[in-house]
Amino acid sequence: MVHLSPSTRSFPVCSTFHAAAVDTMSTSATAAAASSTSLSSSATRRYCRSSSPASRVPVTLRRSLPSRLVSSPSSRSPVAPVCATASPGGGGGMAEARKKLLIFDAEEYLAESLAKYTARLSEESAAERGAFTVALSGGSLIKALRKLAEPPYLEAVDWSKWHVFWVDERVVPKDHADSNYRLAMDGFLSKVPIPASQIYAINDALSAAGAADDYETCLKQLVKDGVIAMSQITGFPKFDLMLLGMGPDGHVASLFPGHPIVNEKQKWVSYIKDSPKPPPERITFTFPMVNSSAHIGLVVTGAGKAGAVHKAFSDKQSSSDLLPVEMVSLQEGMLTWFTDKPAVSMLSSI
Ligand SMILES: O=C(O)[C@H](O)[C@@H](O)[C@H](O)[C@H](O)COP(=O)(O)O
Repeated sequence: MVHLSPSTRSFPVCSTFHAAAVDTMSTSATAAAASSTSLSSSATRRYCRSSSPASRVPVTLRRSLPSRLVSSPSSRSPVAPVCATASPGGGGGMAEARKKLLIFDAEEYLAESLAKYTARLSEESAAERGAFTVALSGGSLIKALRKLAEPPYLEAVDWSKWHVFWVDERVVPKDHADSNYRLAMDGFLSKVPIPASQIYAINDALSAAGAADDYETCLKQLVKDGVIAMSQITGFPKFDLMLLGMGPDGHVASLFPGHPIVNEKQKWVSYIKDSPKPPPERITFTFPMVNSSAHIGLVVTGAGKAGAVHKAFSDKQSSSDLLPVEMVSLQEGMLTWFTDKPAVSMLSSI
């Protein structure tokens, strides 16, 4: 455990300056009996655009995740947990208690831990609700997910329970080089047997405004169908997992610093036409959506992100200049930062 300097907010930090990756799971592993929620893929298909991946691996029979994939304090496999979330040292409130910072020596270990984290959340959600709803961003995150498409996760995960969404998407054709759908499909989704009807791409024939409305309508139907849960606390959909990246300017999803969209309070999905990061037209989940998620995995690597990471972990004197990443504040979930040493290099006590 590494403690941050007094100038830095108290925050649980798990440091992994050795050859083992960290198990990120310190939240409840309780898996209730499988819910009786009825998930109708055919009903879903009526309302949402889903797409077939370019290729599929054969559907594998699901087995329980091997016990070595499920963290326990006594486990000491090469990917065993080396730390658990600590209570914040003080002053941070509940939102602070719902955050963890993991630091990896190498991207390889980060990818292994991210796969384990995602597989475990998938298993828990499938057991509790009969579905696993996961929303992806674009960027380097997708490459970091690659190990999910490899043994043992490829065989062990119950891919039939997965429902895949995009936290944000560029408004371009799905086969465009800038498409987050294409990025995820090429790098991850085409390699795992998720039913095509459970991969929810945006309607790329619409304008940005139309695509955002259409995606929100899609999500509303999936809430009605019982696929997506609702947060009783916020009144917004509660995804089982959102996987985010962060830009050097502190943006997350397509929620950029200083853009009015960061203050959206009503809509589930909104759009921008002036993104500072190309391409300019995007749709994005709004902050009420992001902050209603049950879990967020935030993958942040590289020295270019160090400034924003430093700000995110510094004492906040005012709420007027918050970076978007600082506005990620889960109401009832757990935010886990997956970082490397260059990304945290400006944190003085790391
Ligand atoms: O489509 C997008 O542009 C993303 O959703 C965006 O929010 C991305 O995740 C960050 O910019 C981090 O990207 P990198 O990890 O590639 O730096």
